[in-house]
Amino acid sequence: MHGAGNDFIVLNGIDQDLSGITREQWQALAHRQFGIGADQILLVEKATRPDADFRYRIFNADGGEVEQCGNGSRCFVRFVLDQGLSNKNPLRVEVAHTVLTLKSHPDGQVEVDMGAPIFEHSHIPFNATGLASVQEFQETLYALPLNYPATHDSLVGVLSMGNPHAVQVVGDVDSAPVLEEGPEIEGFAAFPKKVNAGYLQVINRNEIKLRVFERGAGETLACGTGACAAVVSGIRRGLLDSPVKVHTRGGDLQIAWSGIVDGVAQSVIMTGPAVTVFEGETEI
Ligand SMILES: N[C@H](CCC[C@H](N)C(=O)O)C(=O)O
Repeated sequence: MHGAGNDFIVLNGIDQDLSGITREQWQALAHRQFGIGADQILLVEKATRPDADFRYRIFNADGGEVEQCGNGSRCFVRFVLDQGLSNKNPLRVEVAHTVLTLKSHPDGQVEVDMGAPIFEHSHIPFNATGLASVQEFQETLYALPLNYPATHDSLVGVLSMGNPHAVQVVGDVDSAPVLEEGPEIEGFAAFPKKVNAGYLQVINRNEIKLRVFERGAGETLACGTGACAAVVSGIRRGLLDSPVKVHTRGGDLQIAWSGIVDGVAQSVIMTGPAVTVFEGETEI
């Protein structure tokens, strides 16, 4: 399956117990030559909480389990509906530390309440100790000077959508050194659990282009949580107004965020495609 070109293997863990799959086996399944191939693998399971219909777990191509996946949440809905596992709409799905609400639209688009962005350092996690000109994160965006070549002078936003993101504004995403610099940011010492590195180009106040070097997967054609993080960063920096159309290399996503109201960060609403490419069986 794919959501704007970000591709997934989605496994049915409802009818079979797949909880024993090892990191090496996840890596093997995701391998594009020796396995099936995917940016991430989604494991659909029975819910463990009363306020959710299902649970799903997310594994990057490097085999590591992660907290959140925007494009994956839409593909989860498509899988559940295609497989006849439920006909509820909206669906509520439990991921890592939260429950998402997902609505299927008649045109095939899926709308996801991705929850509120998280700015507290310890919850990202982000260890700002020793970084120059560190501002209190909740009030202002970081301008983190990066000791990289002068292609960019700073990161504009560090936040979590359940998973960590570091976003910067560039003049032209197509010439940005995503493949060279992305891995360095991914492993930047200030991020104890690593980070997804986003590069956004402002087209106008309601439209951006975005590339993301994803933690544990490399550059993907689209990153849903990355699109959410980029829009939140751009709005907080005064560059964008909600809603924002996000052009990724694999397709377009629509992101809406009403900001921080009475000191409370509001939910980010993401709408985008979810496509089944093929289905089959495999030995693990
Ligand atoms: N690489 C991400 C997980 C997948 C997120 C992305 N595929 C999305 O659509 O949000 C991470 O390690 O946090």
